[in-house]
Amino acid sequence: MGRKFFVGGNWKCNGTTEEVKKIVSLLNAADVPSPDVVEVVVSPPYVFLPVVKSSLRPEFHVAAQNCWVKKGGAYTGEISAEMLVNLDIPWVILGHSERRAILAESNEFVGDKVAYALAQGLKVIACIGETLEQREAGSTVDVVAAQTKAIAEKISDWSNVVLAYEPVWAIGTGKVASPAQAQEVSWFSFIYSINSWSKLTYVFHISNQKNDIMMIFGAATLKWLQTNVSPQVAASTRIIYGGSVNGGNCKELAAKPDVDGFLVGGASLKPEFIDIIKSAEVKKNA
Ligand SMILES: O=C(CO)COP(=O)(O)O
Repeated sequence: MGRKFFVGGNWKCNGTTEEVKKIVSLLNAADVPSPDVVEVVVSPPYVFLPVVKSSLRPEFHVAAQNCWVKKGGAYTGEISAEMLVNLDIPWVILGHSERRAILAESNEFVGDKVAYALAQGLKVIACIGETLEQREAGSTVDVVAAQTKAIAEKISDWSNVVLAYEPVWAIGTGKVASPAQAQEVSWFSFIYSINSWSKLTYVFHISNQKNDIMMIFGAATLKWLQTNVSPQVAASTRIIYGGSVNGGNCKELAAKPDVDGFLVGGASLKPEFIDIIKSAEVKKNA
């Protein structure tokens, strides 16, 4: 089964009604590849979900940025998966590294959320990724493996999951990490030593300098899903990348054979998001 290119726009905690309308108009007017080529999902803050859903072109979908871990009730400030289903919101982002790092969401909690949301019929963009501190402490390997395992242990059906690898240090920073940095060694040892993943895993080092994208592209076929779920699931689960993706670097990133798409933050609020959606063409023509 093919892995359709996926472009998600995570608007995070940004926007006014006027700004949201502007972005929607921009998206609606854009000349982009057909839904056969690219799946586009934008994720406004909760309060804007209904207006975006009702005004966005029908082939683009919406995602919530989070939802509660179980059935709603006395959980002040939370939004339940059932509410999203009730509003016909098809997707939810769970386990974003900002929530893990800033709001202390544990691996287990995220795993439970993913399982609960899927059980209610939502599709999930499940995020994994290490903080700069974790990376600098040399624990990237353990952190990302544990995050993935915590999800894998709670679900058996991956057909409605997109896995987003988003290192916190690459988010919104354009932070340069040179190939000479020791962390790469961690990544390669991770890639070749952990056998609990199902498919290609990669890491990007992105510079904010023009034409200076450094990509470390390590890959291994990891066995966990194959052994514990099925080879079909292993082959069909999309792994997308997030962290400083923009109009300038998207084509080069999209051209990599195992990049199944992007989760875009800052640039998803700007006209360059259209260019990022269009980068799916690179895959089609590959
Ligand atoms: O966190 C992200 C998407 O979820 C990435 O953010 P930036 O694209 O702003 O780096």
